Amino acid sequence: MPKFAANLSMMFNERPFLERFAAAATAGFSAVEYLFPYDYPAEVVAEKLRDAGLNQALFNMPPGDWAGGDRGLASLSDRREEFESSLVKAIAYGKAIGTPLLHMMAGIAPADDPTAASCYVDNLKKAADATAEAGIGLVIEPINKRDMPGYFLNDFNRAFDLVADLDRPNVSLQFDIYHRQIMHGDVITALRQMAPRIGHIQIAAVPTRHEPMTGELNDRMIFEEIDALGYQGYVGCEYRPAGVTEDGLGWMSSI
Ligand SMILES: O=C(O)[C@@H](O)C(=O)CO
Ligand SMILES: [Mg+2]
Repeated sequence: MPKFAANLSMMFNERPFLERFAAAATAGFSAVEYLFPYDYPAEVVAEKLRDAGLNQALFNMPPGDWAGGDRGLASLSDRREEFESSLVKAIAYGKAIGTPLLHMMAGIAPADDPTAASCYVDNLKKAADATAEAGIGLVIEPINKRDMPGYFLNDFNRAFDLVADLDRPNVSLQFDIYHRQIMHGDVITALRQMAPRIGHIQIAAVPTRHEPMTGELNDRMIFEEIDALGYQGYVGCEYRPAGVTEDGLGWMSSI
């Protein structure tokens, strides 16, 4: 069975963010991930993680103005300076909290715009260099158009090629099974094909984005495949619980 990380942006939302660490540990998780820690001082987040005895799996670089509609900055050619500051901030938080991985979000830009594409590649290289120097891994994640309309990185093959072309030891693909199924299907074949470049995996039921084992995919078979591929990282439970988080955790003991 893979190692699971609770996603604290979606799970344990019955309590404030900083209280979710202890709740995840009490529920039996050994690791957590979340979108953004930046509303809190890094030392406070690090302390919550440490006090709960948890490992950090991943978090995202600052996305720009999320409430205003930003979904990352990497492909936005008129915001290169802001991207660079966001990289500095992410690495400072990454070192303080001790994350092994940072997710660089692409932003809202036409996927076929050459200016956005060259800006994205420039920023990917910058982020690859800076995170490598800090001893942190960098991941990129294709996201489906239904959940995130207009997102630049909306194709798994494109994301895989970007990672393969860059070919840096610290840069890999974030393979979110929920997005893969909505965008392309063929989950197991893609896991096998992309395995050497996968740095992080996430899971949720399709189409509800609720608990695994409740959707249209055979999640047990997928977990067996992840083990068979020798994947050593965490599988992030990036799902919205259908009810109270703890009440929905039975899927984990059922596999
Ligand atoms: O799948 C997702 O939505 C997340 O992994 C993410 O990082 C951006 O929302
Ligand atoms: Mg995801």
